[in-house]
Amino acid sequence: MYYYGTTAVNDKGHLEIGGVDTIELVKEFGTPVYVYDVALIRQRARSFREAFVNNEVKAQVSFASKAFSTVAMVQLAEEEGLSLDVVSGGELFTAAAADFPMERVHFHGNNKSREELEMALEYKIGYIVVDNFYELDMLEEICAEKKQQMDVVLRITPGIEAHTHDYILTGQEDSKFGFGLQNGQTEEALRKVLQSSWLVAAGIHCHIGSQIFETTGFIVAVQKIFEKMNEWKTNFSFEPAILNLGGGFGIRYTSEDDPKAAADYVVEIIAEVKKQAELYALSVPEIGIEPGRSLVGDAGITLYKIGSRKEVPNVRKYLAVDGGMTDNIRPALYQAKYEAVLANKPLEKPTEVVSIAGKCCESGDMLIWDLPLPETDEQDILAVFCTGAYGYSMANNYNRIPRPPVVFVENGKAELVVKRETYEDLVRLDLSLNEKIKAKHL
Ligand SMILES: Cc1ncc(COP(=O)(O)O)c(C=O)c1O
Ligand SMILES: N[C@@H](CCCC[NH3+])C(=O)O
Repeated sequence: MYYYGTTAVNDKGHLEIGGVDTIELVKEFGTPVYVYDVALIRQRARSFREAFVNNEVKAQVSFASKAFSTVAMVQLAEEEGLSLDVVSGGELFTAAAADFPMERVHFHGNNKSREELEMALEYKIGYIVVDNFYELDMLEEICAEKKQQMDVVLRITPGIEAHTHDYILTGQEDSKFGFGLQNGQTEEALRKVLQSSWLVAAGIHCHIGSQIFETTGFIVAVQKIFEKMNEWKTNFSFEPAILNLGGGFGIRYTSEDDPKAAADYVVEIIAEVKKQAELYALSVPEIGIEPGRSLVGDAGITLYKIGSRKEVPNVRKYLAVDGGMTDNIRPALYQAKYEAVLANKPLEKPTEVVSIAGKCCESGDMLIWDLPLPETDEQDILAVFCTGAYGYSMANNYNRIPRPPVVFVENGKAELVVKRETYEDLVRLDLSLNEKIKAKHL
């Protein structure tokens, strides 16, 4: 078993996290339940921020809230001095609901609506990461209507496609996001912003992918951007004050993954930015990064109750849990792999290999293939590690399954931060509700 953050085995032989016995958590909050190791999130946030402080560069470390957007997490990000990346009106509203300082909010998205842009202006957020010409024109129009200026960062695609465990230089920019850096779109967008009375050209943004282990992709992106920055200085007398390099730093899901320490990626990126700035005699911009997964991914575990068992003789043993693709769609969507143990006996020797199935009416609803486990019975609780990023945030109600609650644990204390969804919550928006049910349950 790999010990993430504060996970440990206590004197009862149970898995504990944040100093709290996971079996006690199950008694109190039921299953499935997402549990977050707050100390580990804080540690990650601090190490990212320290990397910039130690290297004496101005920076903003933004939590990419898409990885886990809840009021409690946004408040934790604020406590740790992070900025916030949002990609929808819903995430922006969550930031507002958490009282997050709006000047540290950055708004992303490839199809922001007029209403969402108006909301961003109303909240006076830090900057909008403009993704395309449609948005640029609409934002210009709205700012003119409201007679309000807005800082704009242009999202560019540098011509690098990064993949899990790998990166490839494509040279072409086939992505739904951003302005092409190589095909003249970025210059055209930049010209528009520089001519605008309402939009203020604050910087450049690029995000090369997610769950990346190599720094090479980031380094090449920095080099390509600086090459262009040099041209922009000559052609437009423009030097971006902000260079946001997005997120994407990989984490360990299973023993197959071997990431660097989160902050080590940053140290290499900073070094390259400084090197390029010197090479072209440009100023070192404020560097932005937007870690999502690497801030919260390995801080989360999901606890499930073991249920039915099915054996296909000489083929496979299926063990079903009381959740699945509704609370963790990543295995079904990306063939993502996870490790897990029995929370009530994590150190017991495995005696069989089982495949963990979810409870949805879908053959693809599998959480883990071929997991070595000890003999299980009904009382057993399965703890799946590393579910902190894109688990809760991608949870859904397929088969009308309510979403699990979220519990934060720290220093021996557990706090329920998101309630379990109920059946009533699920039908509340249905307008043709049976009056009897309404009277009885809602
Ligand atoms: C623009 C942008 N920033 C940040 C992130 C966060 O990525 P990750 O969770 O891989 O750090 C993403 C998602 O990949 C993104 O699209
Ligand atoms: N949701 C994805 C990552 C998407 C990143 C967002 N740009 C995941 O679970 O890995």
